[in-house]
Amino acid sequence: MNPADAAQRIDDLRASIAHHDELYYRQAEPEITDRDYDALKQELADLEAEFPLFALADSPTQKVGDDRSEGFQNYTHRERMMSLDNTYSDEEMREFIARVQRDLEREELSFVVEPKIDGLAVSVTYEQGKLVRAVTRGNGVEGDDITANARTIASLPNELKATAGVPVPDVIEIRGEIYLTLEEFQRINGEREEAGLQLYANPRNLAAGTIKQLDPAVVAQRKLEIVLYGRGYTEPVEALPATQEEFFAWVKAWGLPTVEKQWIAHSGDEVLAAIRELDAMRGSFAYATDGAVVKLDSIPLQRTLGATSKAPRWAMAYKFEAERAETLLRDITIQVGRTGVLTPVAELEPVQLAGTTVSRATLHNASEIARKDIRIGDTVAVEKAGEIIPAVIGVNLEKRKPECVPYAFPEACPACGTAAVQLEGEVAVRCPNRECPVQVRRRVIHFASRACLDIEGLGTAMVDQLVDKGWVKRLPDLYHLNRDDLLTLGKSVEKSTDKLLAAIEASKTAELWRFIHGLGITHVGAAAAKDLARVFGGLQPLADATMDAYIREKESVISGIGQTMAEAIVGFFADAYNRAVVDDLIAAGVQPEAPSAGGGGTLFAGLTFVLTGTLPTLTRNEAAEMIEAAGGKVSGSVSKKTSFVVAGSEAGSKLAKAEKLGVAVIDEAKLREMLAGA
Ligand SMILES: NC(=O)c1ccc[n+]([C@@H]2O[C@H](COP(=O)([O-])OP(=O)(O)OC[C@H]3O[C@@H](n4cnc5c(N)ncnc54)[C@H](O)[C@@H]3O)[C@@H](O)[C@H]2O)c1
Ligand SMILES: [Zn+2]
Repeated sequence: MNPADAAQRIDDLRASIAHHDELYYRQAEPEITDRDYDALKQELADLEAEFPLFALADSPTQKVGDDRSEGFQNYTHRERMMSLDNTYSDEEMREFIARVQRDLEREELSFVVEPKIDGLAVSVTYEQGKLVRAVTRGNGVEGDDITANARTIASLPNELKATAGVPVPDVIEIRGEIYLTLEEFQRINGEREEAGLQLYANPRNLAAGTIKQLDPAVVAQRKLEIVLYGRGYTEPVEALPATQEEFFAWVKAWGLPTVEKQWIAHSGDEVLAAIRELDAMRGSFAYATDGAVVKLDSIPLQRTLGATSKAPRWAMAYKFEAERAETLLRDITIQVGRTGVLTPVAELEPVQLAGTTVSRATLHNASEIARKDIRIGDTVAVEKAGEIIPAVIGVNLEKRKPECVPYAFPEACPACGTAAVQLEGEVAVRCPNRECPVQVRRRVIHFASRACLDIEGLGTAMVDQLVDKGWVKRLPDLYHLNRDDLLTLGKSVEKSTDKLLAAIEASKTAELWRFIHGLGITHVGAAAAKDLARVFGGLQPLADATMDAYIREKESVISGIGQTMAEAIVGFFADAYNRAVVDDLIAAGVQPEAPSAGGGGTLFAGLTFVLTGTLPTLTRNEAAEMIEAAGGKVSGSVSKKTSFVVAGSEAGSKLAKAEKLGVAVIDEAKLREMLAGA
């Protein structure tokens, strides 16, 4: 390549990498696979090496990708957070081992091999053993302060445990990854699919999108997890062990969640053998892994080697290829969801991928198909990373047959023939017919499921029959089933029919949260349903509540319910059809059992509290629950009627307002004292 072409290509590569960085780090919605992204970076690094004249200090090859986003305070790490150099090849891994041996002029060195967690990098600071701050990697120098959100992570302890032989340093930055389990990922994506929202491609992107939510209440509804494995600034520095292996034991002793296993290796061969072993077992880990990290074990020797502007010289990531295969796209079928969303599914010529046979893959929505120009009869590339749902990532155009025509998304619902609609601002296309049999079936199955009303005998097969016969068109119909009708159903015997009717009857007095969950309101899972039951105490008050009951001056009034969810709830009941369903359920004799008011406490009866800032040990949710359990109210905004403002660190305008209005301001310790009845 001549220098002029190289300069042009380097420019193009830098622009394209910047574009993908923005999508990946800030929006958590990458357009290309990691493999393709890494290839762009490799090409740029190679060109910069060949044409050093065009190498720049601020080239993406020299910097840590920046994840900082709007709405968060920046916080400067006491010690920089680095990225890792990476490779996909055995040969380069051997070269790395050899280079470290050469640079240190020693052959007998120990390396540790660890899982590379595919989450979101975070630094958690403990001072005097107490959790004080959580910050994203940002640009490596400063990141977003996500302390309030990190406090919703149940597995992240507020305090480090001190044990014999493992001192707790005065100050330590501990590095790790925030992630979502596959199960939680599927649950949330399922809800998004029902709501017609864009799906997240993998748990990493969803975890990244979640931690950057400005509303900790929304974060708390998704069960984020954390795993910690590295160290940053430590004081006093003597309070650290001499090896990475020992540090791993310390992290465990402090009571922090860490990686399942570490391997010790002494040569390139041993390192590669450990990587193979890790690859074979990583499917059983709770988090997704995208490779292995190989680190020099000795911490003093790590210091000797130091770091480049971007990554330590003593570590190297080995990335696993996501498994990919080509196969024929035989057909595109359309699935109808509970809320009528029409989801296209790829029907594939079965193909072996990551140890399983894949014959179906999600195509997400009509615009995804159009963007990738996927046509029936095409040869498509299917990718499956770990346990993740297989996805069609592109078309092999060289194999496109001339008779393949662009895919036309159906204009009518395949289940009932109603013309499909696309609501403004939504990617999804829906069947608007409330009595569409597939939607009804799904709604009733959800309502009767274990997680909702738990009606025994109302499984999929029974629901199918009830819907097919036309006996159940809406949820209230369940409470008007006719015994004689039921007895006409082929296999049904008297005994099971009576049992089913009794189970349906008994469900009328189930706990309130089960009904709320069973209605299938977008975003409202079991946890949120419990919050709503506690606050509203009945179906009618819940249906009547306005936005004001949830949000005042942009702040959530109810712990656990944020702006998005509140809008979904109010929107649901504003719909005449849904409203009639609720009215008819009540008319049919549904009388849910309300939770005892305010958790039974009276200590705080008549008192209103406002929470602001970060409390030292409690999350805002926990504090709100304790206040409500004692009979108090928690409000989102300060007024003259506020009894107390509970302020933590970095309390902002609410504290100022409290001081202006002369409202009493207390801290967490005082709140606990009051709760203890002192
Ligand atoms: N698809 C896209 O558009 C796109 C865009 C940007 C970045 N990316 C992906 O992100 C990668 C670059 O991101 P990166 O700089 O975060 O690097 P990286 O993810 O390749 O590796 C560095 C990170 O690994 C993490 N890590 C996980 N387990 C670890 C362990 N046991 N020990 C030490 N660190 C561990 C750390 O957070 C560290 O910051 C690229 O390789 C690419 O795959 C993709
Ligand atoms: Zn339909």
